[in-house]
Amino acid sequence: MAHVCKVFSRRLSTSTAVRSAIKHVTVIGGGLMGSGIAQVAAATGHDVIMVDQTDDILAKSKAAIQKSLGRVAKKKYADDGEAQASFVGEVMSRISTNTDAVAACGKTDLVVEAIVENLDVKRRLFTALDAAAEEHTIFASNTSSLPIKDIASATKRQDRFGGLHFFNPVPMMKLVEVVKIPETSNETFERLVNLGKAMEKTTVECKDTPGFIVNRLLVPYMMEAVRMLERGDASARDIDTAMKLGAGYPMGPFELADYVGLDTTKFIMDGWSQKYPDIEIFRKSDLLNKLVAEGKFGRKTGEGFYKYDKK
Ligand SMILES: CC(=O)CC(=O)SCCNC(=O)CCNC(=O)[C@H](O)C(C)(C)COP(=O)(O)OP(=O)(O)OC[C@H]1O[C@@H](n2cnc3c(N)ncnc32)[C@H](O)[C@@H]1OP(=O)(O)O
Ligand SMILES: NC(=O)C1=CN([C@@H]2O[C@H](COP(=O)(O)OP(=O)(O)OC[C@H]3O[C@@H](n4cnc5c(N)ncnc54)[C@H](O)[C@@H]3O)[C@@H](O)[C@H]2O)C=CC1
Repeated sequence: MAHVCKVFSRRLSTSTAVRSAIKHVTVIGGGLMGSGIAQVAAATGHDVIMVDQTDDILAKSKAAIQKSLGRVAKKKYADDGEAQASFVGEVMSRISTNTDAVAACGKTDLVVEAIVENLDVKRRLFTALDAAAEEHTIFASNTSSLPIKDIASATKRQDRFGGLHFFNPVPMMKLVEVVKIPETSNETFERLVNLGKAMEKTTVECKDTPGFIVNRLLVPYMMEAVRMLERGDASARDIDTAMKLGAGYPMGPFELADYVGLDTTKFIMDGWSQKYPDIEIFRKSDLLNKLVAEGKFGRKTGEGFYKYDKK
């Protein structure tokens, strides 16, 4: 009887958990990606807390979300200014902000981390959150390039840990890579996939390999373009034009690198070149390093490979 009860209760708890969808999402990091993830989660009916280091940063994140929502609303409710304003207001009302990550994850179904691409910083954050979050809370990282396993091992909930890798700009890009480590339970994986779908994205299943699917192909391609420029084979403009008109990419590799952020691209390359010194396409680039050292991070700082109007 005890055995039957145990099996029954295990089944019940599993099916209850699977049925209970993720309703409340805490997004840590309100930068390019975190603000996009918070926006789309709220626009698809989730209650969201967005966390960053200061109120100033959070105010900027909210302004970015409001602006992006305005663009979405214009398409959704063309010629109906009132409906546009009410859509933006309603979505914004589902997003609250906090500078205390630990306090913000006390009562949430999912934590999505989108902070700086640095393993030690991410691990420190998750160790602190692990002690504060409820048992059922799932943790996910939006890392571009770090092994999910190396982040998850900072917690005692590796069965409730996975990768949830969104693409920039989150409101426009339709893909989410859902990354499984061997410890990720099927239930957790299913809930992450269901969240991706609830956020109106297409999901693909990825193993915990460097760059998962997209970045394993895309980042070496961008870096090959940088090397082509370093060799003096072609100008950045011509390489961008060639890849847009000759290969159908919406942005050329330099426009894209500036869009992603040269700091983030450098973090990715530093990690890979250190970990896989024998893989030629993971080699670092002097030009990329120089731009980052000069504070030229791309669009977000007003200059990268190109110059941008600061808004
Ligand atoms: C590093 C990683 O880990 C992973 C990554 O993310 S890698 C990067 C992946 N991202 C990409 O490859 C992006 C490639 N670029 C693109 O797809 C497109 O250039 C783009 C969608 C970003 C912009 O499109 P565009 O045609 O060049 O510019 P633009 O005309 O301004 O925008 C097109 C539409 O997108 C909308 N849009 C663009 N950015 C938006 C945003 N942040 N929020 C809301 N809407 C947005 C615009 O409102 C516009 O809508 P309409 O067509 O209805 O007018
Ligand atoms: N930029 C891109 O195109 C993509 C980036 N990613 C990944 O998403 C993550 C975030 O990248 P971006 O949004 O581009 O970076 P970003 O630099 O725009 O934003 C990072 C934000 O995290 C905040 N932050 C840093 N440490 C924090 C902490 N301990 N607690 C709370 N907030 C903290 C920063 O203040 C900043 O606002 C990285 O892991 C990156 O690799 C994933 C997909 C695409």
